[in-house]
Amino acid sequence: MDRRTTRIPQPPGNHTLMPLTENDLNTTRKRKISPLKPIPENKLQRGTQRPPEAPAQVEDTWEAISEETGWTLKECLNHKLLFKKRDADKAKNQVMGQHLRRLRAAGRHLLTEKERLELDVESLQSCLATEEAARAAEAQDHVAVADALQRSIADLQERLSGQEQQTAQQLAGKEAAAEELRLCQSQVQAAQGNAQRLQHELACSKELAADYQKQVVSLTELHQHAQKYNSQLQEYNNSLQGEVAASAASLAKLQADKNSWAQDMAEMRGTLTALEANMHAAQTSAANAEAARHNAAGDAARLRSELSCLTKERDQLLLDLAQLKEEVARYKACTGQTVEILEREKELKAQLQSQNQAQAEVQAGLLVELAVLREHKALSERLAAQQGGEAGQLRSRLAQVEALLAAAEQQVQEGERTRRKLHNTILELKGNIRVFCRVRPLLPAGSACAVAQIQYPTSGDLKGRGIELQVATVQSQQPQTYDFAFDRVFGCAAKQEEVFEEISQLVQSALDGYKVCIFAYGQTGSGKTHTLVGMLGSADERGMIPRAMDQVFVEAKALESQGWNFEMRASMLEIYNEEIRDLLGKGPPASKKHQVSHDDKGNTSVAFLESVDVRRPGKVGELLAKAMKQRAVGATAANAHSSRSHMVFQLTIAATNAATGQQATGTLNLIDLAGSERLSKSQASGERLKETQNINKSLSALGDVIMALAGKEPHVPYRNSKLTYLLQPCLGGDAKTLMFVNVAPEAEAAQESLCSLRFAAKVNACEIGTARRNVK
Ligand SMILES: Nc1ncnc2c1ncn2[C@@H]1O[C@H](COP(=O)(O)OP(=O)(O)OP(=O)(O)O)[C@@H](O)[C@H]1O
Repeated sequence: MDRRTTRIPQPPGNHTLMPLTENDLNTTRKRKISPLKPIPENKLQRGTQRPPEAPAQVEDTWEAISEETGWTLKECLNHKLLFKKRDADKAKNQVMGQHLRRLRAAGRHLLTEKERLELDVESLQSCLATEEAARAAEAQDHVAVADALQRSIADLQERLSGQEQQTAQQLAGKEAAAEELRLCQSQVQAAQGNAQRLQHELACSKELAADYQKQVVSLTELHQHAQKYNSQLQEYNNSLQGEVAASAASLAKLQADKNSWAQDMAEMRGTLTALEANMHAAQTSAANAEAARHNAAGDAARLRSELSCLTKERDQLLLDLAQLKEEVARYKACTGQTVEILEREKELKAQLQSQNQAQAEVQAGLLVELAVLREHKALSERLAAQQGGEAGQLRSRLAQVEALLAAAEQQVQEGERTRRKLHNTILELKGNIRVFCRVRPLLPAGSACAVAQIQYPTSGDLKGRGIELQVATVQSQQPQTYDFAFDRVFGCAAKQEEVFEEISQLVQSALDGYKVCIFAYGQTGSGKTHTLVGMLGSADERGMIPRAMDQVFVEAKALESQGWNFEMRASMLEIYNEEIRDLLGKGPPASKKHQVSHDDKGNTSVAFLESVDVRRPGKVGELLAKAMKQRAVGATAANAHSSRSHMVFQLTIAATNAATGQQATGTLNLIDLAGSERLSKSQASGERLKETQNINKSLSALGDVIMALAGKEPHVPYRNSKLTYLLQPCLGGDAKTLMFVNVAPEAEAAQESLCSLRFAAKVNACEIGTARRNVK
């Protein structure tokens, strides 16, 4: 309850009692009065002696007394009655009576005041009690509210900590992703190194394997020849051995025949000898018998019979002999024939033996040869087996290497995919228009012209990203410093290679099916053409366009192994005085009307624009050289060969994967803008003036488009210039866009550099949406 609204109960009575205020009391202090001395006891006693009872009268109110005397209560109470000796008692009594009246009034007033105050105190106490109760209730409410608040705070804290955790997790995730990216990159590098090493090893192994294969083939051929020769020899040997065996068998048979015949002859000779002996014995006995006949008469018959018997026997024997003779003759004839045969056989045998011997010699030679060949064959076989084993080992190693290579390639592909994903995420997180600043060196190097004070932060977050430019002002002697930060700042010592490394990821995106737009902005002579085109003949000084083309070729070649096939066409045009000219056309650049049109899929076409197949490396160099010859250049105050037009190099990459059926169409636009320059500074006149005006008009139209995009305005004035209309799909959020802001280091160019850097800072703050990949 509000204390100020507490009603204080009024004391009873017909008048309103006002509480004594500090003001009342202070009135006393303000007045100059002498301090009241206390009234001595004896005087008071004397003074309090009641005068005779006066008739009842209306008692004075303190207000009346106060009005009458002008005293405050305190003054009244402290009032000292002063009497002179000569004052009469009556007068004294009167004065005292008056004062008593006043004191009574004051006492009553004080009593009422006291009562009122007591009442006040009571009412205040009751108020206090109610208020306390209300307070307690309020406090309880507050406690409840506080509890609720505590709970919601706890809840919020919990959510906060949850969000903090989430943020921490996201940060950790981001860091992990960055770490993973780094890891992936190092893995990719390692895997690429590995893959290269393995490819080298594979190539060596393949060569070795091919050599071994050749050796194996030649040895196998040799082996086959040897086997064939061997089998032929064996066949010949077999036939010879067969012949030898047949000859030996026939010889053995002849020998056996001869032996049996010799045996038969010996037996016959024995029988003949026995028969001859018998015959001789018979003849002897016949002679003996004849003698006996002569000698013995009696025995003549017996002897005769014996004789006839013997004659018979002799006849028989003679018959037998004749037969035997016949047989011997026959045998003789036969034996003679056999001998002849035998002789012949012997001769034959001798021949055969000599032949056999010769054959045996040949055979021995052949056997030696065979043994040698066998040894050779065994050696070859061992070698072949060894080589076969080695070839097997090589084959398995080859298979391992191929598997490793495949795994490495897969890893590389996966790493590549992760890298692309992370890269795209990073680009998307960064916003789509990124800005790189490049400061060119002094020209010619080391020349004596004054150098603008350009500093680059060497530590902290802005290292590699910050640039500080000091510009002299007319008003003060102290130059003014302007700080800028971009996605990357390249000092005057930066090489083309270093610059290209930073944009190579973007070039890769064109192969992945994105529209990529890289343009160079800056004052005349600040190094735009040098950055994008460079010196075509020099390997080190080649600009972003030839380097981008090299990368596209290399990557496309690498992707061919994954089934991708690329079609690449390039066109080059310039916008000169708001007119499009074909820099690769057959006729003069301004011979045709080139109308720009966009279809609803964001594809741009320029009528009658020559587009050239650039799948042959080196073709782009020729095209660039041709285009640079055709391009409109002229001498300006800042550059003897100033480009007076915007040059657009466009590469369209149509990728198809026969294996997966995927299709992607990417575009890489590299734009060398004409130099920005203030008219007052360019000192241009005539045709140069018109060029400068057109250049400035289109550059300011580009600025307007970027500002409208940055401000997310409903209308973006693309149609205000040919340049912005041509680049509409690239600027309008579909593409990944990068701007180089080129800066000249000379002190006299500081003001122009400041303008360029300011423009670039606005562009850097511009988010144009998420790039879209054109993939089917
Ligand atoms: N980084 C660099 N290193 C060495 N020389 C450079 C560098 N940048 C520019 N130059 C030289 O500076 C001169 C002017 O450069 P360039 O023609 O590229 O400027 P520009 O911005 O294209 O000029 P304009 O807009 O007038 O065409 C050239 O001679 C070029 O070789």
